[in-house]
Amino acid sequence: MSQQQQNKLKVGVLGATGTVGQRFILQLADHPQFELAALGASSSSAGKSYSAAVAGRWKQVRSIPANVAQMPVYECQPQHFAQCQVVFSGLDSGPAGPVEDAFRKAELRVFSNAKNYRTDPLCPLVVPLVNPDHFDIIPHQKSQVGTKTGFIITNANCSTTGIVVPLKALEDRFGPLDKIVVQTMQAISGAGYPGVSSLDILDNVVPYISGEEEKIEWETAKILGGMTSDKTAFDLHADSPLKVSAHCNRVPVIDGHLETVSVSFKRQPPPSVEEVKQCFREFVTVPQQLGCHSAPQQAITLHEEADRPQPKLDREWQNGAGVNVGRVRQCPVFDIKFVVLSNNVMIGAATSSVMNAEIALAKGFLTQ
Ligand SMILES: NC(=O)C1=CN([C@@H]2O[C@H](COP(=O)(O)OP(=O)(O)OC[C@H]3O[C@@H](n4cnc5c(N)ncnc54)[C@H](OP(=O)(O)O)[C@@H]3O)[C@@H](O)[C@H]2O)C=CC1
Ligand SMILES: N[C@@H](CC(=O)OP(=O)(O)O)C(=O)O
Repeated sequence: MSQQQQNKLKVGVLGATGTVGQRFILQLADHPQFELAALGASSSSAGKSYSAAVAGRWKQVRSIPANVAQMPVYECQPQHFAQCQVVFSGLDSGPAGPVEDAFRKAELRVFSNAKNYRTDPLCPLVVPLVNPDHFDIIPHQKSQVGTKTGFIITNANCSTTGIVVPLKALEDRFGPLDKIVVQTMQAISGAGYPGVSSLDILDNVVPYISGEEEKIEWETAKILGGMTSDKTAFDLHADSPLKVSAHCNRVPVIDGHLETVSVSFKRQPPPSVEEVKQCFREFVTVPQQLGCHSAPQQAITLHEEADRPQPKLDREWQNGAGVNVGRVRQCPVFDIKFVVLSNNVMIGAATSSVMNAEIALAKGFLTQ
């Protein structure tokens, strides 16, 4: 075994067979800091090799990595992951709550995509391009749940993730926002596999996604808010409460959530369109500064063409690790409006978890 392999942290994936799980496999099969050591899924997949478990439902353009195809799939129980220091969870939200807690209690560090712990006052809800400073609650989480190394870090809903990146850039430069209205056009991969029936989505738009609007409206405040000075709680943007209104729609696109956003600022007069564009172009994030492997070169790619970004053309840019913003213009009702495109299965899911773990490693949270 090479020195580089010996130094890698051993990681596992829970929900390894699903839409998000497959993205984890592709990102972790050849990662410079993490070595894929164990895979878990439901009892219907457990006991099979990975390639047998995903037969007929591997939906990626790339083939199953050769070093993963014959790995065994286990039930999601900590004893099968004893050699791992970290697990990434792409679990369905049904089992995710108790399973992720069991892994935390077994002293594993859990990076979860599921919604279950996002509202937990001890768990950071971290979009890596926005609020990795929220990791600072981890020592308090461990002391409260009684673990030495085990903790849970969650990433956000995929639609929340797309909007908070430009909103963070705006708040950092121009001070607090006041009102935010967002309309989403969400890809079908957001609903997992097999997900939305073809008869429901082809030739159609479905103007409802259960629970989604409430998640965007609540998660935005936790992510853009700060922490108390003793690093034991999140302030949920309490000094300047955000008013967020979301309308969520499912559209017949495979990957990539497009969202139209209108914002107003506390500060009046508001910044000009040119100042906002400049702010987006210049936004630099923590994973970029730390040189994280999965970080995008450019956190926000600003498009000047009148008809961009578009899911089909822009979702794979930078391997889906940044967000694309376009059509920045004045809003006659609010102050500024623009369009955001984010890759829901990459920065909206697996890439966020992996980038969070890379930041946590760089900041020493995976070796304490
Ligand atoms: N898709 C997206 O864009 C995003 C998804 N998320 C969240 O990520 C998570 C995964 O989503 P997605 O990949 O789309 O979902 P899928 O339905 O595609 O995959 C679900 C995974 O969970 C496993 N699973 C289901 N039930 C159990 C169980 N009882 N015990 C153990 N494993 C189980 C499945 O295993 P098996 O194959 O064996 O059934 C599968 O690996 C969800 O919580 C979702 O809300 C978050 C952001 C974006
Ligand atoms: N609900 C999102 C995906 C998702 O799973 O969200 P969450 O992780 O918040 O449950 C979508 O349908 O596009």
